[in-house]
Amino acid sequence: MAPTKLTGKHAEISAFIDRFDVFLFDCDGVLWHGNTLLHKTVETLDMLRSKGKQIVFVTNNSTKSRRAYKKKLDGLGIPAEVDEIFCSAYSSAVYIKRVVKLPADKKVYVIGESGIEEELRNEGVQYFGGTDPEERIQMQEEDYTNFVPDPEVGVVLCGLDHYVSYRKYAKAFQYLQNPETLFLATNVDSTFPNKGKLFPGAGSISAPLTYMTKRVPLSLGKPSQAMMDAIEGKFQFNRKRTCMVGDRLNTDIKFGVEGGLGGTLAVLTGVSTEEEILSSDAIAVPDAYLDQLSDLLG
Ligand SMILES: O=C(O)[C@H](O)[C@H](O)COP(=O)(O)O
Repeated sequence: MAPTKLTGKHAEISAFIDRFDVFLFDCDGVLWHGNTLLHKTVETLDMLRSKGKQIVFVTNNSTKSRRAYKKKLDGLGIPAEVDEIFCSAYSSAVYIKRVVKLPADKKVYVIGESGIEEELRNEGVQYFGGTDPEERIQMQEEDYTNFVPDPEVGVVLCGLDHYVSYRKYAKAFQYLQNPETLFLATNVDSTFPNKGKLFPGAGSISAPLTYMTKRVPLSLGKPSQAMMDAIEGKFQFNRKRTCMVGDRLNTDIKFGVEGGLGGTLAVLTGVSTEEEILSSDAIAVPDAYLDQLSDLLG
């Protein structure tokens, strides 16, 4: 069925909101662009909370831990508890610790930033790479000569990394030659919306590894249902009374549709366009869409 555009009529918006008790909110492209809040984000979230709705922040952005997200949300005037935040760095760390059960003598090689490192530390998982400045230095002759694959590497985990380097790729490539080394990605978004433009996303960081190793990472961010199950495990919500709000069809909306949620709501302030949402071959179709989140204020 074609999605309905909610245009701000009070009765229509109220009826939509009343269908749900829980709203899962994507962040980049829905609530903010970088560090800039989108129009009336705080007022819209306050309105939902005043109606007794539960809000959970579900982001694929792995550069921050849940604690760092809380700080960001607080700084932007959005009160939130750490437990109300699900980021792909957290879901990856939990997966490695509790699903893979990575043995204590094995470690994770990280292509990514401090969010991943902090969540791995919280789960007691050993790691290296990540934000280590040595990882950004150009490869020298001796690095090629002396490279010895580390048998303790059990996982290569790749997320958004603004400092990705040839050295990191070279090391990950060598570790992934071992078929027993797991290849995981926090998420595989091809692009990242910021300031009304698109930039390379985490999936564009892991793509060269797929090209060079012919291996495809298991992604632990949206639309992976491992993330949905983890959120449900924590909040015990009724999926039919839950709505996923997001800007991207192939992550957020697909996540909600495949998770069997009662509803999905797309906004046009991020990656997917109205044309893509209405296209007959849309990868996932939301129930409704809005020009911007604050249209929920009616
Ligand atoms: O490439 C990425 O990591 C993502 O584009 C980005 O961080 C998405 O974050 P979200 O829209 O899920 O908040």
